[in-house]
Amino acid sequence: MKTKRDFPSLKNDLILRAVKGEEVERIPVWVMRQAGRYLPEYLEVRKQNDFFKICRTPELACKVTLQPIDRFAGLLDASIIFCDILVIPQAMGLEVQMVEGKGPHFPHPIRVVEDLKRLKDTVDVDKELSYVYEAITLTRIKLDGRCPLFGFVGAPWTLFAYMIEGGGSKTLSKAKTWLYTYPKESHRLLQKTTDVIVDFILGQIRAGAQMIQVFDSWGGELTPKMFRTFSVPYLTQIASRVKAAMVEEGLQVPLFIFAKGAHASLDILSSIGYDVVSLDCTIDPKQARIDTKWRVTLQGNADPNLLYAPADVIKKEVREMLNAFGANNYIANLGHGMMPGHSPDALKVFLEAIRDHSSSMGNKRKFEESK
Ligand SMILES: Cc1c2[nH]c(c1CCC(=O)O)Cc1[nH]c(c(CCC(=O)O)c1C)Cc1[nH]c(c(CCC(=O)O)c1C)Cc1[nH]c(c(C)c1CCC(=O)O)C2
Repeated sequence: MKTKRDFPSLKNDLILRAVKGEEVERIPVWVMRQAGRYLPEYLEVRKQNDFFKICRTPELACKVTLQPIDRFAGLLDASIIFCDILVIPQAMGLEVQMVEGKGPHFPHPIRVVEDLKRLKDTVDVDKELSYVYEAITLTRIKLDGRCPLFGFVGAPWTLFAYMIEGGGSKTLSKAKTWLYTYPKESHRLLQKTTDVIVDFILGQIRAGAQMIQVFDSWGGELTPKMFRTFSVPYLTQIASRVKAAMVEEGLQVPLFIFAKGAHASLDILSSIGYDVVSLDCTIDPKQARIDTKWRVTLQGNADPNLLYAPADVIKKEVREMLNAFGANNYIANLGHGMMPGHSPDALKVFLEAIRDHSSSMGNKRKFEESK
């Protein structure tokens, strides 16, 4: 195990304070996929490099991670390490390519039970994914305390679905067929993936990640019962194992869960050990507060398509979103990632609107009491 390092001290800890429910002078904000194809400076790097080459080269991953932090100086309250959720299936032995205009593609996905044998028996996570740790450590140094750094992972169910579908899918029929037909083998694969995820999260934390987000991007594709059977137990296990290890090592890093579309399970998601529940844009903020009972900090949830609207509409929607969530226990974000067609200027309008409106909101405790 690596020893704890001395990194530059944090000059902006708004998001960490919001997670703890402390009062903040303004609402913190970051956006998913804040480094990506909507940024001309990212496309420039991407022209010369394959997607996974950027992930695997710490200097390039660090450079791209810092692009939005430099461009939107003072407006973003968190950075997120440039990587992908699919580095875990790669570490487990599956090939993954990023196909231009199509997204991720597994040339040899898991199709039949026999295919499970193609996965490695044991995965040396710290060796296979050391490039992510190096990128995190380098980025912590280069950030120079401007804002905290997220590490992240894909959730077991979402990674399971990718490994079986072999890429994106509208129906997830293949992955769901597995759950119905081979529940025992499905649980075995979910457990194996969970073990890798736990090691990978801890490795990222030891390397310098100050927050961790777990992406269950396909959580909402399951029936609530199947989500409780095939996702929640593993998400719970991840939080409890990571937290137990952190206690042992004297580390304290908040855990965020983003289970896109899993509205029916917000109550559960707010009671399985995560500090923050991240919301997509199809849930009403006040309903989310009711469902999660102020047990967690909420993050989200503007429609990414709002960034295609005129500036005055963006500002109005931001004001309404912030008022609905309230100033406390809240981190502003989009309900999903930045899209390639977005303009960086529209994101700037969104970020400035959050800064301006939240600075004028005052530190009212919880929105019900502020009325
Ligand atoms: C499902 C998922 C993936 N990857 C990720 C998720 C969970 C979040 C979500 O639900 O969107 C997570 C992810 N992927 C990427 C990040 C980087 C950090 C960030 O800035 O947020 C993060 C956090 C970079 C990326 N990951 C990807 C890109 C674009 C690839 C490119 O440069 O060609 C980036 C910047 C590719 C990717 N990677 C994945 C898909 C489906 C795609 C294609 C997306 C598309 O075409 O819009 C898998």
